[in-house]
Amino acid sequence: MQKAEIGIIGGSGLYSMPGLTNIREESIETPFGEPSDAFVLGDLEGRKVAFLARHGRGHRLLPSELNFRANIYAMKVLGVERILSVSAVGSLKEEHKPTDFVLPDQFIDRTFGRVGTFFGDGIVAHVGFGDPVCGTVVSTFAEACAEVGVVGKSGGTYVCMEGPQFSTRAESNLYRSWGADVIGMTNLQEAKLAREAEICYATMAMVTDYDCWREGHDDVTVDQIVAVMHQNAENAAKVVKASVAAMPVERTCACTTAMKYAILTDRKAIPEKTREKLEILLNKYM
Ligand SMILES: CSC[C@H]1O[C@H](OP(=O)(O)O)[C@H](O)[C@@H]1O
Ligand SMILES: Nc1ncnc2[nH]cnc12
Repeated sequence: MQKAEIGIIGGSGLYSMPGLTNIREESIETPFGEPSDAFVLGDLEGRKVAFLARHGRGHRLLPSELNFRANIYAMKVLGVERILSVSAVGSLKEEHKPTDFVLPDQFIDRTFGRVGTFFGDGIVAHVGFGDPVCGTVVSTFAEACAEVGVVGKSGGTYVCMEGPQFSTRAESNLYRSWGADVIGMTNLQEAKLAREAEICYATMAMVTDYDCWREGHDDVTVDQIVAVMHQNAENAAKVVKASVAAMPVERTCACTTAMKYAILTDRKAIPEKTREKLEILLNKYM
């Protein structure tokens, strides 16, 4: 039974979802280990949603410690078809000001050694990732920003860095020279895994700082990020709520069949254990 159709992953500063009714909690074990926290299930704007605090409630997990596979797998177990990710990001361009929302449509990977696939252990798959986020979710986010009356910019490149330290000035300037828009530490692996799980995914990136590249301006600090998040938390929750309300029920995007031609391995050669582990993701292609 589908327990939730829309998943919300709350990042730094968003550890619960205001406005949820009929709330209950569910802890989910996965073949990939434990998710960041228990899922908070409930109704929002008449839709069934599942909320997960990415770093755990109390912000206990470093970006490098996040079990992205368990988080996305558990969303699939709940029946989630679309994930709305909410994240704090640094701005790499003058025009993206603290409190603006950016809706990235591209990523650059600056992480090291993170696991960003469900595959391996006897099964090989290569999924398309040229358009790493779902266009329907991005446009729903953009319309929700307009409805709420906040700046919400569609498109842009999110640099996903390893952290936990913030960037050096040389790195920050390098990413600027690449034309990137925002920087964070968490969203790329989520987007990859959601694609492999055929779950639509997009990020509402809340600009909290100018990282460390801007001359005559203080370098980013955590208290600066937290202060902007507090200032913006109400708007973030409003945009998420309006997005949930407006999200189309049916899915017609390419995310729904992303894995159709992705699996290379001869089905007969897939080890039984691996097949069992991935059944929920792949049963329609087995
Ligand atoms: C709070 S400072 C850096 C921290 O904030 C962002 O987290 P999230 O994406 O979960 O909002 C960034 O990626 C870092 O993990
Ligand atoms: N400047 C920054 N760098 C990396 N992650 C961030 N999250 C918020 N601001 C950030």
